[in-house]
Amino acid sequence: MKFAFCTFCLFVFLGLANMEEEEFGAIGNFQSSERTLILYLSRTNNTKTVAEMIQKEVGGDLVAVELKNPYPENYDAIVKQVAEENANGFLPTLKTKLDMVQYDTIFFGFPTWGMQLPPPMKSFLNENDLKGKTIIPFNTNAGYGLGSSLRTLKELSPNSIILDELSVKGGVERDGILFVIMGKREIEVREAVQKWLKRILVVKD
Ligand SMILES: Cc1cc2nc3c(=O)[nH]c(=O)nc-3n(C[C@H](O)[C@H](O)[C@H](O)COP(=O)(O)O)c2cc1C
Repeated sequence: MKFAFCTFCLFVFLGLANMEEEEFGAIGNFQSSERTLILYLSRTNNTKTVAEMIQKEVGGDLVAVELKNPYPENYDAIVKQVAEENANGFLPTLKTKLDMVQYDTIFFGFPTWGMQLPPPMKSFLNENDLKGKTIIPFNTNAGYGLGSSLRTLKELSPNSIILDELSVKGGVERDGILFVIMGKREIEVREAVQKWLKRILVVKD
């Protein structure tokens, strides 16, 4: 009798464990992957914070995009420089060099700059062949959205699989509001990140 009861318990336990694995299977696969890169550009740490939240959920390597010649600290000066670069199609040289052969999933994080994909992220796509890889965009902005950045990402990565993006409101540097993803906002953004990851990684099309 004692034996029969324990065997029953074991079956119940195994059944529950299996259900849990099925529910979170896809995220589980990502967690164990060493082939995931979380790449981000961030000036005032909002996009960086979202990148760190993603890494906490899925693992992978966290890498900041850095320039050989950094942008000016002054807001008006960077806005002017970025506007000129966008107008001329200038691609700044990156200090960040990666061997992309080791990755097959790239979380691709950037702030909206001048309603476009920031020039350093265009440089990255220009320098690296992401053919056959999965790109997962994420973004922070001052409340005006992504502008043309996703269209540009698609144009510059024609042979990649691009999943649905996450875009959240970050700082408004123009008004002196820099880092905001803390306290209550940090909780809100973390929930948005978790919900988005479940949607894009668990649900198969
Ligand atoms: C040069 C520059 C241009 C920007 N242009 C826009 C814009 O066009 N639309 C927008 O919503 N936010 C714009 N922003 C605000 C940033 O997207 C926003 O503050 C973002 O959260 C910053 O991310 P970070 O903290 O990771 O640098 C701009 C910021 C900078 C520095």
